[in-house]
Amino acid sequence: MVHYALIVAGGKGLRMGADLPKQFLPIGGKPVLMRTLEAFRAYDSSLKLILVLPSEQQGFWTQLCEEHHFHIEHELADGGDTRFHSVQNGLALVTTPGLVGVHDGVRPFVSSSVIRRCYELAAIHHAVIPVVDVVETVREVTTAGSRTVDRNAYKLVQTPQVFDAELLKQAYSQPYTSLFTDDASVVEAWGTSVYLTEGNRENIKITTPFDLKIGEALLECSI
Ligand SMILES: Nc1ccn([C@@H]2O[C@H](COP(=O)(O)OP(=O)(O)OP(=O)(O)O)[C@@H](O)[C@H]2O)c(=O)n1
Ligand SMILES: C[C@](O)(CO)[C@H](O)COP(=O)(O)O
Repeated sequence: MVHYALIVAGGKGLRMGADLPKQFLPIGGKPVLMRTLEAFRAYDSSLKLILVLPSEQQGFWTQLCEEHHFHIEHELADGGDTRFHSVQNGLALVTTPGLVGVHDGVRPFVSSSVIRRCYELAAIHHAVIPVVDVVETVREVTTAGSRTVDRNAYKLVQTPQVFDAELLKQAYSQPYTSLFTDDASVVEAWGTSVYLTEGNRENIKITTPFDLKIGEALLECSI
């Protein structure tokens, strides 16, 4: 069975507010996106890697790969207006039955064991996502003010989100709605429930300048 990893990096990175798109920003001297692709290659050398990047950034990416002597084989697809549309574009390159893991290009600290578990469980459950516990108190903002809610009723969602390829392609044939914030929400709207497994806490989404600092610190800890 073919295993694909669809790495989406078609976003604008508005919350990072940097001149360079955040997937190209360095952590420990190496662009975030290279670290993410390396994490998947380290998990499985036979994985088919598809990278979704805005078409206007693809030339710069090729240049960066040359500068960094980065030779991990991957196919390129064009980014779309939303994450949903970027995933749709990447799925067009999924041509055989198998499993597809969709991963944010800006989550470079996903562990090999989480990737492995998601693919292994997806072979059984068809739709698997990694989650972590909420470790702080959570309040709901209401019209009257706010109130504490039961944190144990919630999980924080990560990627890779791994699915049977045919199921994911069918789910992504639905019309887009703004409620589709990840792949699980798309698959659920198609009528299939998702299986939760434990993620890794370091698997942060590099979203703001603060996350880059955390990323640098995580690298220092792992050296
Ligand atoms: N049109 C889009 C929007 C997002 N993504 C990807 O989806 C992942 C999660 O998105 P997020 O980190 O929130 O990225 P941005 O949309 O780029 O961030 P912002 O909302 O700050 O602009 C990222 O790897 C991002 O590149 C994508 O491939 N195509
Ligand atoms: C897919 C995701 O990373 C799961 O946590 C997340 O939903 C993407 O975040 P965004 O800010 O909505 O793009």
